[in-house]
Amino acid sequence: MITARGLVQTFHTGQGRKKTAVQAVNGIDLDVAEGEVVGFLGPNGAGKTTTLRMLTTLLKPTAGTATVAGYDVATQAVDVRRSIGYCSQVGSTFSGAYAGDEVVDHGMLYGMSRKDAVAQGQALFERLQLDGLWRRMPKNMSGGQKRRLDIAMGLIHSPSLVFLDEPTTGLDPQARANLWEHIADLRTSQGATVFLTTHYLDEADALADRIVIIDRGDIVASDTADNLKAQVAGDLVALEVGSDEQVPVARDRLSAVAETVEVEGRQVRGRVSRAGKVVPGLLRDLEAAGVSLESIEIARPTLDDVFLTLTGRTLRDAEADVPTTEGAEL
Ligand SMILES: Nc1ncnc2c1ncn2[C@@H]1O[C@H](COP(=O)(O)OP(=O)(O)OP(=O)(O)O)[C@@H](O)[C@H]1O
Repeated sequence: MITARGLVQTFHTGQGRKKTAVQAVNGIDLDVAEGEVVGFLGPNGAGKTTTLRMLTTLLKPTAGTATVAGYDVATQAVDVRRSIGYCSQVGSTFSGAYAGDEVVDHGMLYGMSRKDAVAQGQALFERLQLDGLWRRMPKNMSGGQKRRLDIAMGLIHSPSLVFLDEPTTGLDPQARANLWEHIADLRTSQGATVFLTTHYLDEADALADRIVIIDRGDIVASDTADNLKAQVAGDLVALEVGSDEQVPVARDRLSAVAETVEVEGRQVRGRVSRAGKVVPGLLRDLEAAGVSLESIEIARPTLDDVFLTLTGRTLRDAEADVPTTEGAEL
C-alpha cells in the first residue's frame, strides 16, 4: 500500500548569509502492507508530519520516491489523492455550513453523487457517534466531535488507505479512548490500511500492529510493540531504602542481578531480566543484609524505554533538535 525509498525533505529558511537548511526527513524507506495499522511515532519535530505530507502529495519530496496505493506521489498525485483519506493535524477548516453539508460537499469533491454522499455521510455519522449533529455547525461542536467530523470527511469516499496526523491531540482521555475505538474499527469493519502519526506512546501501543519510530528525520526502529520492548534489556526494578547507609548495600545486592545500577538519593534502580523470578531472592538477600525497604516497584519496559535505548533520550523530553546547516551554500 505504501512504499517509500530514500525519501528526503530539506526545507530552506532565512535569506542571504542567514540561510539555513533543515533536513526534516533524511532519506527514509517505508513499507506498509494492505490492512496494516502502522503507528508512526516520534518526538516533536522528528519529521512525522513532513513525511505524511510527502506521502499524501501535499509536499514534493526533495529526493527519493514513493508509491501510495499503487501510484507515484510525484507523477500521479491526483490518483494518489483519490485513493486515500487524510485527516491533517490542524483539522479541516469548515466553511460555516452544517456539519452534514460539509461532509456531503467533501464527498461531491471526490466525484460522488449527492445521493451517495448523503447516504455514506449519514452512515459515517452513525458509526462515529455523531448522530443528531448533522444540522449542527462545526464551530458549535466539542473538540472530540470535531475530530470525528474530520475523520468522517476523510472517509466519505470510502478510501482503502487512511492517513491520520495526530488524531487525538488535544482531546480529553475519554474522547481519545472513544476515537481509538473508531480508528480500530476502520480496519476491522472496512479492512482499511491505516497510517497514523502520534507522539503518544499509549496510542501507538493500543492501535498499531507495527510501530515505526522516527527521530531527527531518520527511522530508528520498525517492529511490533512487543518485539520492540523485548529489545530493552529487562524489567526496571526500583528500590527505595530506609536510610542513606543502606544505599551502598542495596546497590551491591541489586548489581548481582542487574546489568547497570543507578542511584539517586535513596532510590536504587536497575534493569533485571525476568524480574518476577529474580525479585523474591533479591528481597531475601536485602533483608538478610539488614536493608529495610520503603518501597519497591517493578515496571515492564515501555515504548519510552525503547526510544531511550535506541536514541539515548526519552521520547517525552526529546526536543526538536533537527540538524541544521547555517549559512550553507543553498
Ligand atoms: N515549512 C517548513 N519550513 C522550515 N522548516 C520546517 C517546515 N515544516 C517543518 N519544518 C521543520 O522540519 C522538522 C520536522 O517537522 P515535522 O512537522 O515533520 O515534525 P513532526 O514530527 O510532525 O513534529 P510534531 O509532532 O511537533 O508535529 C522540524 O524541525 C520543523 O521545524
